[in-house]
Amino acid sequence: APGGRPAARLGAVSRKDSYDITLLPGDGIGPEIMESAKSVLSALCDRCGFELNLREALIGGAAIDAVNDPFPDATLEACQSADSVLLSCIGGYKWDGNPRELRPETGLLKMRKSMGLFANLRPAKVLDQLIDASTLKREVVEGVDVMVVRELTGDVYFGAPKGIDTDADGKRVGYNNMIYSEGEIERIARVAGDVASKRNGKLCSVDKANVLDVSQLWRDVVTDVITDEFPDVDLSHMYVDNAAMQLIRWPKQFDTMVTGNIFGDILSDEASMLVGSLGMLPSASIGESGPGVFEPCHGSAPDIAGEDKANPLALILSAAMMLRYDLARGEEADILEAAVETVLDQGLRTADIKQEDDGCKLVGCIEMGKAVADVVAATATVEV
Ligand SMILES: NC(=O)c1ccc[n+]([C@@H]2O[C@H](COP(=O)([O-])OP(=O)(O)OC[C@H]3O[C@@H](n4cnc5c(N)ncnc54)[C@H](O)[C@@H]3O)[C@@H](O)[C@H]2O)c1
Ligand SMILES: CC(C)[C@H](C(=O)O)[C@@H](O)C(=O)O
Ligand SMILES: [Mg+2]
Repeated sequence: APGGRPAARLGAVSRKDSYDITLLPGDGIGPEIMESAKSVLSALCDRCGFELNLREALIGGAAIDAVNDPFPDATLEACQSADSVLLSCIGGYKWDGNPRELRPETGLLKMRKSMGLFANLRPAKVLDQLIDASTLKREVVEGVDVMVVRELTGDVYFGAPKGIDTDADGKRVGYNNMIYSEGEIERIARVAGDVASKRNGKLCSVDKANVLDVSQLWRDVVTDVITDEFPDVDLSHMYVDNAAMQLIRWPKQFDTMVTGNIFGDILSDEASMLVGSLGMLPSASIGESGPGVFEPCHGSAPDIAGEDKANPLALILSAAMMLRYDLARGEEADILEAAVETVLDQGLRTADIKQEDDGCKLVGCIEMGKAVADVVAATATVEV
């Protein structure tokens, strides 16, 4: 577990008996995994004696279809007025040909930006039960526990100008702009320093400072913040191409990694294969104040949507991060994470983490969720 809430976060909710939670089921496998997460949360509330008032709002393709806007104002309002937000995933082939402002992904980026969610924590912790689900050798992945701190509201994702124009020869030119301001780098460096100091004190900052000016600024500012404010944190720097290789070669050299938006997007999907599946990787998107959004790292998996094949555990583990970071319910988060391990111990596997001849039982999304809920119902009162 990543320990307490990062210090950069000021506006977290204190422990209460009843919380307002906005659920964003989104697209593809989103609604299925949300049903599983809801059954688990309901079991947790019953056993631990607190209430979650759940309400659903539209985002992504579902919102485009309903109101022609991938992140409607009503959804922003439902998110900002809640104690916390749980999001499944967005996107799908159906909307891929839409103009940019009517793409599901635009809605997700608008949500992150308008809610000020500049820090995205993506833990990749290898569970013993799933070591053989990784495509890498057992000795490489056993015991891996990496936290990727990804900046989430800057970089080439948001830099202007951007677009597709035509040059003097009538040929098209596409461009985006990789921009980071000093202030943006300082605040993510602070979150990373704080996270690293609550883990084992090792922080690796990943950039491309050998080529990009924006990365040189990143390196300089991260160095200043960590040296001045986190003297006990052991900071190193690595170029992103090498980091991609080192993550596969010997991931145990890493503890906390901090990087920009696009490098973090790519490296966190890569880290999911250490754990065994993208379907296992949760995340927390948080800002200085206000509710966070807790979202798996994976997308809407259109290739398996609607078939009851999706792994709901990344969303369930995201709900555990929500309990820990936003709701001051660390014990309940522990119960949820322990229940996930218990169902894996029981030998239940969705298709993405099932190996041939592993002696485990192949289950669907609904059965996996129900199994976690049953474990929560059976164990929670004993542990609280
Ligand atoms: N945060 C998000 O909502 C988010 C993240 C990534 C991609 N997307 C969107 O999702 C759509 C599909 O993108 P993609 O295919 O590149 O990435 P993806 O993450 O949806 O899927 C990649 C692969 O992983 C598998 N997978 C992902 N989650 C799984 C789960 N929970 N259980 C089992 N298998 C799982 C998929 O079946 C697929 O084979 C696109 O529209 C993309 O923009 C959204
Ligand atoms: C869908 C896309 C905009 C998103 C991102 O790039 O941030 C996704 O890949 C993620 O990792 O959450
Ligand atoms: Mg991604």
